[in-house]
Amino acid sequence: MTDLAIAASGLRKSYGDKTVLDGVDLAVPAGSIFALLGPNGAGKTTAVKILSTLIAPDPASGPIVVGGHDLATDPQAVRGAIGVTGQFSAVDGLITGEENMLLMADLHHLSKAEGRRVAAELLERFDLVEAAKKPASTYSGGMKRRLDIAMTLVGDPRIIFLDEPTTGLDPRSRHTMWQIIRRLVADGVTVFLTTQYLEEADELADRIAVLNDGKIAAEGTADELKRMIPGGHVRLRFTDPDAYRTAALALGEATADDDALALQIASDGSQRELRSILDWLDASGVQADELTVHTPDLDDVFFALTSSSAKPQEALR
Ligand SMILES: Nc1ncnc2c1ncn2[C@@H]1O[C@H](COP(=O)(O)OP(=O)(O)OP(=O)(O)O)[C@@H](O)[C@H]1O
Repeated sequence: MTDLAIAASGLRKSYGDKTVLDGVDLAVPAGSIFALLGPNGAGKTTAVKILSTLIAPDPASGPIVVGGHDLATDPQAVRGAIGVTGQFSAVDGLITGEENMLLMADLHHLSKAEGRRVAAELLERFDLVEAAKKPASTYSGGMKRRLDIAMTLVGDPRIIFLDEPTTGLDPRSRHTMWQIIRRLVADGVTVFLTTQYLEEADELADRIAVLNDGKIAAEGTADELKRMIPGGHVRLRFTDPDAYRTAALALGEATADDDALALQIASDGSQRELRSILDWLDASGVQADELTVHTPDLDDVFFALTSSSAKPQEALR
């Protein structure tokens, strides 16, 4: 059996009569990146808060084991094994980055010399040496997140919870954060990540669980999830309206988009299917100006699995 860093079954949490988590099972192998993906308000932060002992699950919840420790009977040991960063950042803006690090070292009862050594090493690793003597309130969003993770690492946790680590960051800072996360895992740390960004889960996670309406709607690798739903198609676009009409008439089963002069044909994108579409175009004597192949991506999975009927792209970017 694989060594699990986090194992929870039947995780439940309600606020009054609002059920936020309705029997969630989680199994996160040690040394992997696990992404809990879900729309706003799905309960991702609630799950992180429970797993990191910040709030208690409902009494009807099943057992939760984090870092080999039972969360109900030994929360102190769980706290010793984990680090948490995210929406409830520990960074104090009034003091410098270095002072934040030293404070963390004190909290972990490191000696003065050891604290200084660890702080200097982490500030260097997270590219914060130049900013170390400046108040953290002057840091950019990306620098604050880096400081937050650096502070978490002072305690050398084996499991790190990252609650929406890149929300609000620009693309460059987001990529830097992804590199940091990959490096953590390369060093043997387990990362439990929540995100609203499909691309982020696809990019980083070994396994992804999609949380919707308090339940896990699907779980697997990005590829497994993509295989679960249809959505692959070939799109033919025309500039000549006559060619478009001829093609639309002859290709009955295609979905027509009259405004864009485009036809969409369900397809798995295989060479065989592409060849038959090209053969058919040749035989009909029509010339498509553009042919694109769309294989299902996590967007398709997400929209197929979550209840929102429209594609709320704004909410996801
Ligand atoms: N202390 C609380 N009291 C009442 N309701 C709460 C409380 N904390 C969270 N909720 C509700 O629980 C639901 C899930 O919240 P949660 O913050 O876990 O979602 P999320 O998936 O992290 O969303 P987001 O991506 O917006 O951060 C929301 O509807 C929220 O309003």
